[in-house]
Amino acid sequence: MPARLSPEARAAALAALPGWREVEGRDAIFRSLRFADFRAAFGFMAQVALVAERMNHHPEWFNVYSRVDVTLSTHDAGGLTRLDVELAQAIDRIAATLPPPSPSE
Ligand SMILES: C[C@H](O)[C@H](O)[C@H]1CNC2=NC(N)=NC(=O)C2=N1
Repeated sequence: MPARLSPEARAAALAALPGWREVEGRDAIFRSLRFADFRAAFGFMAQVALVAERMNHHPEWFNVYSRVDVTLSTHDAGGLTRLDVELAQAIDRIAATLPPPSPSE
C-alpha cells in the first residue's frame, strides 16, 4: 500500500482534479456524478468496478437512478494516497464517455 500524500502533494492533486472536493473531517475526496439515466449511471459503475478490481482499490459509492456519489480514500493507509488520485482520474475519464443529464435536470 502506498503512503499517504504529503499536504503539498495532496493540495496539488486536488487542484488537478476539478469536480472533486475534500470530505470534511476525513482524509478523503468526493465527487457526485450525474448521467442521462440509470443505464448510463450503472454502465459507469460497471466500468469503474473493473478498473477498481484491477487496481485492488475500491470506491465507496452510492447510487440513486442517474446519480452516483463517490468517496475515495485508502482505508489501509488511513487517508489519501496516489491510488485515490489514479482512481479519480480513471473515474473522470470513464464519466466523460457516457451520456450526461439533459440540461433541465
Ligand atoms: C485486502 C485488500 O487488498 C485491501 O483491503 C484493499 C482492497 N481495496 C481497498 N480499497 C480502498 N479504497 N482502500 C483500501 O485500503 C483497500 N484495500
